[in-house]
Amino acid sequence: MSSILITGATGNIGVVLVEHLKKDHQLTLVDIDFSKMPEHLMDGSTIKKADLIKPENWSGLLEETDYVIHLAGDPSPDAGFYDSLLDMNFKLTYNLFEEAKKETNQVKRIIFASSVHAIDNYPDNVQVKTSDYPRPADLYGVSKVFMEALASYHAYTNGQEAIGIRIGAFNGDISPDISNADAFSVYLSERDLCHLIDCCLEATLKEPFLLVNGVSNNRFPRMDIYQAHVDIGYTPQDDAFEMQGSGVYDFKKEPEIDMDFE
Ligand SMILES: NC(=O)C1=CN([C@@H]2O[C@H](COP(=O)(O)OP(=O)(O)OC[C@H]3O[C@@H](n4cnc5c(N)ncnc54)[C@H](O)[C@@H]3O)[C@@H](O)[C@H]2O)C=CC1
Ligand SMILES: O=C(O)[C@H]1OC(=O)[C@H](O)[C@@H](O)[C@@H]1O
Repeated sequence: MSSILITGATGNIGVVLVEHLKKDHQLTLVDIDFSKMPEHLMDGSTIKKADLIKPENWSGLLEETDYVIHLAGDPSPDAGFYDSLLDMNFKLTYNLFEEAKKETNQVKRIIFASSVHAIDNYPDNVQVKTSDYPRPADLYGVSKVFMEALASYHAYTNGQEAIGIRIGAFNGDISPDISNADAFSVYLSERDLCHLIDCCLEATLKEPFLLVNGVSNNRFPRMDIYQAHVDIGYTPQDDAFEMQGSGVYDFKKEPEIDMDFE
């Protein structure tokens, strides 16, 4: 049983991970707002209501934490810089890594939510690998690239292990949004998300910082998932297309597929 602290624990992704992890781990749930958090998801966990933008609220927070799953922030692709991102995505994440620096013998690994928005300025028919240069299409994506750079800096400077997950689109239910083709390519199902987090918690890393792509085994995966399979054993089960009854398709058998699906 590990001690896991989840920031943004009451959000869309947070509640799913709390449900998944609570039986096997000691959880500390941190969020600025617990008003909508179901009671049964809080039972047995340590609850900390805190505004994580304020550096003082981090003091001692990681003292007994083995793993951090960092989700708190602004998830809106159209978020503005001064009115939101600077505080919620830049400063808040900076605070996390500064506090972890005080606890490097304690915090084994930080797993944080990056996003497909870090690379969304690649043409739609290109499948992007984590080794490709970042190419954000909005300032939200820029904030995710900042998080990745910050994690890499702390990994190679202070020895703080971290994994960034470029999450596609997590909708929290089994029906991907079929209103546009993009949604099929970036879809991440609930069970694949939970499996991916398990992989991130259990993997032995060759390097102190790793970036992985977080999409399901979709017919046209916008981001490569083979590398995550090699690096941490990620083996997603779901395909947004199949889930819509579009037929069985295993992209791994036809890697040269024409991805011009717009
Ligand atoms: N949902 C998705 O499809 C995707 C999400 N992500 C990233 O995953 C993470 C979680 O996303 P969601 O769960 O969808 O977002 P969400 O908005 O549902 O959850 C974020 C949580 O952070 C909390 N929070 C905000 N400001 C805070 C503060 N100052 N102090 C403490 N807590 C604060 C909010 O109360 C909320 O519960 C975000 O970093 C987002 O950028 C990345 C790609 C796709
Ligand atoms: O691109 C997408 O669909 C998703 O990407 C994200 O990073 C956002 O946090 C989420 O709100 C979007 O739905």
